[in-house]
Amino acid sequence: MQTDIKLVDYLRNRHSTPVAQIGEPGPSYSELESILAFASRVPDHGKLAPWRFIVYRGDERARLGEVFLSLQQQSGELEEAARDAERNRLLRAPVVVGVVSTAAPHAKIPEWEQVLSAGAVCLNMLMAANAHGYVANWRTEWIAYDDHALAALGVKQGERVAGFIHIGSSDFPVPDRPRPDLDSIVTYAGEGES
Ligand SMILES: Cc1cc2nc3c(=O)[nH]c(=O)nc-3n(C[C@H](O)[C@H](O)[C@H](O)COP(=O)(O)O)c2cc1C
Repeated sequence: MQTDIKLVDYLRNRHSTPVAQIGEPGPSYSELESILAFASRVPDHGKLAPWRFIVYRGDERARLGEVFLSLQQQSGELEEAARDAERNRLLRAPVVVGVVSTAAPHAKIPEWEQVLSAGAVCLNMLMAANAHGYVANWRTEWIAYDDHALAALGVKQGERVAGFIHIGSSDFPVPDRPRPDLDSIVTYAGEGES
């Protein structure tokens, strides 16, 4: 992905790449460390850093796919395509980063604001991946909501998955999707020049 884009042009056109279009190569270890560092520079009321990252890479992605498959087959044998979908769930990108919200009750900082900060991390990670020349996609899927899958993924009780950020490479020309019309989402309160 091109990285010498003016910020204003990048933001005007920013978009994700469908997971099906993401392939090798993924970021190197040092690039990934940089992406994670950039991603963690988000607004965070109280400086609690109420999120953490779990990086899924290499064979661990295939091992987890077998876990997802066995969990899904507990309620009946799946068709071959569905079996493949479970096995490949984390294999669709070279690297998948779980953004885990560790939001918890706090004397001063509302839990809701801690959760919002985790969402900011996810978007920032998409952009940080782009800044390093990689494409990315933010997914959750059933594994973000199943207690057994979460345990296998290393998510502790009381934590929640804000997203699984899939990072890799692609030349696919992503067609833009409909974007909300500003008139339908903006209310101006009061008069003013801006
Ligand atoms: C919290 C969250 C979870 C998502 N989970 C999924 C998912 O499980 N499956 C899916 O097809 N898209 C999911 N999406 C949508 C994809 O990220 C989609 O690519 C994205 O909305 C594209 O928008 P963009 O091009 O503006 O980045 C999710 C989005 C968010 C914000």
